[in-house]
Parts: sequence; C-alpha cells; structure tokens
Amino acid sequence: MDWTPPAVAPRADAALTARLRQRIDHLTKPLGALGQLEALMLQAGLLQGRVDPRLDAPQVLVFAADHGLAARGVSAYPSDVTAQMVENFLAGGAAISVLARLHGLPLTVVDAGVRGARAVRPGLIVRPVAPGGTADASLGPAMSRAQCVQALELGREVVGSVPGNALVLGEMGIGNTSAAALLTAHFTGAPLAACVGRGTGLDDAGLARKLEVLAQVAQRHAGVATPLEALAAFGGFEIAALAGAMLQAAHERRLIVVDGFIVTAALLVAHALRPAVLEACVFAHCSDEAGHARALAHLGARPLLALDLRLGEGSGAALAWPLVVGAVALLDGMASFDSAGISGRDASTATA
Ligand SMILES: Cc1cc2ncn([C@H]3O[C@H](COP(=O)(O)O)[C@@H](O)[C@H]3O)c2cc1C
Ligand SMILES: O=C(O)c1cccnc1
Repeated sequence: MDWTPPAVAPRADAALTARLRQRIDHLTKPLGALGQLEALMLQAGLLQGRVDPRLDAPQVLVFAADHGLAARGVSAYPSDVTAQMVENFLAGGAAISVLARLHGLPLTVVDAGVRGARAVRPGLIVRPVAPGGTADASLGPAMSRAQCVQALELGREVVGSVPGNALVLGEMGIGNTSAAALLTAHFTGAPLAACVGRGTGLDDAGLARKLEVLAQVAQRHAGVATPLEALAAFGGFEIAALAGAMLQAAHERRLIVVDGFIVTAALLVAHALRPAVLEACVFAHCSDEAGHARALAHLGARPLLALDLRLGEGSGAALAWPLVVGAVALLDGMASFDSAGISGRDASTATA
C-alpha cells in the first residue's frame, strides 16, 4: 500500500538528558520521590528539546466513525449510538465533554465516517471517508487501500489544523472494540481470545458470539502482511485517522496523551510504521477491556492510572491530563536545593 508516514526520528540526546536529570534531581525533594512524574518531566523535556518544557494550547480530538462489522451483533448497543454520541459531545453532555470543560481543553470532534449526514458546526469537523462507515470486515476488508490512506491523511490534516503542542486523543464508534481486538491480536501476537472483551457490556453469550465472529474475521484476513493491510482489513476510519494523527503529532513533537484500548490499537499501527512515535506518547490508563494490557505490554508502556475504566472517548486521557500538567508545573516551579538553601543528601548515609 502506497503511503509514506511522516518522519518520526528517534532523538537520543545524551547532553539534554543529563541536564534534565540534573535539574529534576536538584528539585527540593528526596531523589526520585516524584516517581512516574519524574519520567514524565524527562519525556516532556526531551520531546520539546528543552529543560523547561511548556504545555501550549492543549487540545482534545475525538475521532468518530461507524463499523460495518457492528451488523454482526458484536456490540451491546446499535450503531445509531455513534451519531447520537457525536451530538452529545457537541452539546456538552458526554463524559469527555465534561472533563474537557473542567480542564479548559477545547474539544474538537472529527466525523471520519459516522452514519447519517450532519452539518458542520464549531467544534465539529465533517470529513467522512465513507458516509456509512466501514464495510463489514467479515465479508472483505473494512476499507479499501485508498480509503485507508484517506483516513490516515485526515488524521494528519486535523492535527495540522489545530494549535498547540499537546493532544488528548479519543474515539467513538460502536463496534470499535472489535476492530481494536483484531488489531491487537495481529500486532502483539496474543491469542485473539485474550484480546476480545465485553466492550460496551456484552453478557457471556454475547462475548462468546463476538469471539466467534472475530475469529472468522481474523481467519478471513490471515494473509495480511503489512501494517496498513491489517488496518484496512480490520478498520475503522476513526482508528486509521487516529494512527495518522499520532504520526503527525510525533513528527511535530507534540505530546500525545493516549486513552484506552482503541486509541492504543491505533498506536499499534503507528508504532509498526514509526517506532519512535512512542517518544511522544504518555499512557493515561489501563482500561478494563481485555486486550489493553496486552497492547500496553507490547509497547513497553507504563500507564499512569488503573481505574477499571471501559469508556473511551478520550475520557481516561482527560482524567490523566492534570498529572501531565502537574509534572510540567513541578519541573518549572519547584525550587532547587541551592536556590532554597536546603541541605542536600548526606554524603555519609547516601548509598548510590
Ligand atoms: C452511550 C455510549 C457512550 C460511549 N462512549 C464511548 N463508548 C465506547 O463504546 C464503543 C465501543 O464498544 P463496542 O465495541 O462494544 O461497541 C465505542 O464507541 C467507545 O468509544 C460508548 C458507548 C456507548 C453505548
Ligand atoms: O478502553 C477503551 O478505550 C474502551 C473500552 C470499552 C469500550 N470503549 C472503549
């Protein structure tokens, strides 16, 4: 498939790493006492190429699309809910709407292929790759090669159209835990059964049916070879757009706050194309959806939170956002031992 991802070069800057480490270690706290937030400070500094990273105009982007596979009864809710939730996002009543408002983050919803027509409004980008969503992946590829490239490019363009240097990414699309499960099994090599979960809340019989359908889909597309072939086979448009968005964001060295299972599935695709995309990614949480832990382990990711969330929309990423803000603010605002006149480690008791 012809698509060249934007360049995302790994940046190993030993001098900057040493300067950041020095700065973090001299803040007025016991060595290492801010735990994972110290790793976040280091990551933000390396990403931005400076010892005093800043968060400028952070944005929430929610990519939405429908899935043909939903017709096979793989979700507890009907596809209509995707369009209804897009309206709810815009009306301010969804979980992500509340959290974005709480944190003062502008929310942009991207219709990448939600069923039904909708008017462009503030906060809504309408660029459906196909107006009815993806095709049923149990009958053939969810999308054509051209559609796959179009969705990837859509994600890149959306990122290019919003300001700032940090993105909180989310998704909406009934049936998309199925696409995410298929992608996770494909990219991690984990058994499909370990990647398939209850999504919006299937009961035991529903879960068994979902696994049966997804096993057929995986079987049908067993020959897919490249990352983009897998993406096109399993879908969806919002996942492909998210992969494009993450690659563009990493290319521009913007910080990406990764939400749950579905956003991480999109990252598996982006990572397969440009492994250094991970340098831009902060992992918000480990979702309750089976398969997310597998995807995180494959990426070597250590998420900030574990709240048994299974919502999506970017809600987990928005909940973790204050931790990112906190880490950057602490790096910027805390005094150093020297500036505050506080005694450093006692050389007689320090061990390492
Ligand atoms: C009211 C409602 C709001 C949601 N917000 C996110 N999702 C989440 O559920 C869907 C994935 O689960 P499945 O694969 O089982 O369909 C996605 O749209 C996801 O974002 C929602 C689902 C519902 C029903
Ligand atoms: O973790 C997620 O992103 C998720 C889990 C269940 C349903 N929707 C989203």
